[in-house]
Amino acid sequence: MSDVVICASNLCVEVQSKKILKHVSFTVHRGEILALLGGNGAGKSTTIKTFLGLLTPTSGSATLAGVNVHQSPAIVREKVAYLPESVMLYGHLTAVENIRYFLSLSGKPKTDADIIESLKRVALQESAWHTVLNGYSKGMRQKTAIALALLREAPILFLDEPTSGLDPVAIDEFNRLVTQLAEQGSTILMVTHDVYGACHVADRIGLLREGEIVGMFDAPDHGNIDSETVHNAFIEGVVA
Ligand SMILES: Nc1ncnc2c1ncn2[C@@H]1O[C@H](COP(=O)(O)OP(=O)(O)OP(=O)(O)O)[C@@H](O)[C@H]1O
Repeated sequence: MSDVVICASNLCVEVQSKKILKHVSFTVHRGEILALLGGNGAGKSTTIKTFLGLLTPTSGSATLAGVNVHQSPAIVREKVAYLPESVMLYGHLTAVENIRYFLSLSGKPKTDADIIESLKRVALQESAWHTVLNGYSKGMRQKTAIALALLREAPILFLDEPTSGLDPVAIDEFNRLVTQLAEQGSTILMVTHDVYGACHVADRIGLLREGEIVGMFDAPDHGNIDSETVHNAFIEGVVA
């Protein structure tokens, strides 16, 4: 299909002779949010690392917009914004300074007015724009990282456990923002072990267990997947 943006095709990954991903296949279409849900050690981070080109598959392929990331690694820098579980920004710089610095590194400088516009869009409170990040909460750091991702205009977002450690208000704000980004055409792959968060925000959920996709769930009205069904499958090993 022409609007497939992220595609894992029979992806197998081994680390130190251990099979971590076993024939993982999924697609994410433009404007869609796919959550890969799995317990500790299921292979969630390995999937993201493979798509970032940090791990090489033993077989199968990982493609972004039809381009194999291991054959043409530049595609990752061009198209992807990645939010790791712990956002890596400089604590001694302000939000504006951090963003200005990282945009200059990526060769896509923006004006301070653009940066402020983006911080407004992610609803980072004005009092924090020129405050060093050392005093920030996790939610505030995350908003700064998302503002940076927006300014990089990356059409693909990878989110690793994006809501872990956030309070319910911050989770709600985060989910709303991610939904908005998808509605505007971003394609989003998130990995998480939060059943209810995934059901709330994702269009589809892939259940990952011991390196295999063992279930795929979706909802006709998007972002409203039946959490009890997914919870039962997660806990009891019931495959949809
Ligand atoms: N560098 C490595 N060397 C050996 N085994 C590894 C390595 N990296 C990951 N693994 C193993 O691969 C499996 C999947 O790890 P991965 O980090 O992808 O899981 P995860 O689903 O992200 O888990 P978590 O929720 O705990 O972060 C685990 O069993 C882990 O022990």
